[in-house]
Amino acid sequence: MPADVVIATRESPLALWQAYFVRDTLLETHPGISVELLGMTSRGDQILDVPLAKVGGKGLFVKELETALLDGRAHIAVHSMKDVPMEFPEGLELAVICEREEPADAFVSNSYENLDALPAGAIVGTSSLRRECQLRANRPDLEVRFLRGNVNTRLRKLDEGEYDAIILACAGLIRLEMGDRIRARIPVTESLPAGGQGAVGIEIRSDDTTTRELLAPLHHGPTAERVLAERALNRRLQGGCEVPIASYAIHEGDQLWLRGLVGRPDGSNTLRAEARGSRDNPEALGISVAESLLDAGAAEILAEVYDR
Ligand SMILES: NCc1[nH]cc(CCC(=O)O)c1CC(=O)O
Repeated sequence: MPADVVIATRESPLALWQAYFVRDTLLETHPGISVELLGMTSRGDQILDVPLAKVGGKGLFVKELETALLDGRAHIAVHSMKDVPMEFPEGLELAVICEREEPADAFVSNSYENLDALPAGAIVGTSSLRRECQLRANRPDLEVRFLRGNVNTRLRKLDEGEYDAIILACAGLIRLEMGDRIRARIPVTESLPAGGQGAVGIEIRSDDTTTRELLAPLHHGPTAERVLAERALNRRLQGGCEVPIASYAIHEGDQLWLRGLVGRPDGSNTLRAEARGSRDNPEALGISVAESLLDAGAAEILAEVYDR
C-alpha cells in the first residue's frame, strides 16, 4: 500500500530536514494519515567543482524531484524556495509556502567575530555570486574563493583551514542544529538575501486536490506574500540564486517593502532599487522593483554573468 502522501526529497542533510519537517507537521495536523519519504540523489549534489550557473544552474536540484511527481511516484516535493526555478513545468505548481526561518546570511569563522574583524587579504569562501558581489563591494581587500558542497562539506573545508571565513544561510545552519556556528548575522543592508531564502515550499501536481487539501494548514500567508514579491523580481530578471540577484521583502505595517540588488560579481557595479506596495499584490511590487533595476542597467550585468 503506498502511503497517503509520498514526499520526494534529495538526500542532503538539509533536504532531509525539510522533508521530515513537512512529514511531521502533516502527521500532527492529520493524525492517522501515512507519510513516506522517497529519497533521490540530485545531480546538483554531485557536481561540486564548477559554478552552478555553468552546469544547468536553474533547477538542477529540482528536476529529478519533479520527474517523480509527474510519474506519480510521489505526491509532493519539498524545496528551499531559493532553489526553486521561477516557472513550474506544465502540470506542477507550488501548493504552499511554510513559515520562514531567519533569512539573513551568516558569517561563519573559527577565528574572527564578524566581517569587519577580517584583516585585509583574508580568504572568504562562497560560491554564490550574490554573496560575492556584495562582499567585494563592501570589502574589496578580501580574497573571495570558490566554495560549494552541502552545508557540512562547506563547514569541513572551513575547519580544515582552507578559508578564514565562509558565508552560509543562517536558516540552513539553524535547521541542522548548527546555529552555534553563526558568528554574526550579516545585516541585510550588507548582504541582501536571495529571493526565498529561509523559506520552504511544497510542490504538487496541479490536479491533485486531495493532497492540496492536506497541505493547506502548512501555508503561512505572511511568508508567502514576502516570497512571492521576491520571486516576481527574480522572474522579471529571469534569474534565481545562481546569478548575482538579491531580493528581500519585509512587512511594514500593512505594506510590503521590497529591496532588490543586481551586481557585477567583482563588486565594481552594484545596482539597488526598492519600493513599497500593497501586500495584496506582491507580484506587482516585485515586477516594479525589477523594472527599476532594468532601467539602471541590470540586463547588461546579467548578460555578462551568463557569458562568462
Ligand atoms: N543553495 C543551497 C541552499 N539552499 C538553501 C540553503 C539554506 C536554507 C534556505 O535558504 O532555506 C542553502 C545553503 C546556503 O545557502 O547556505
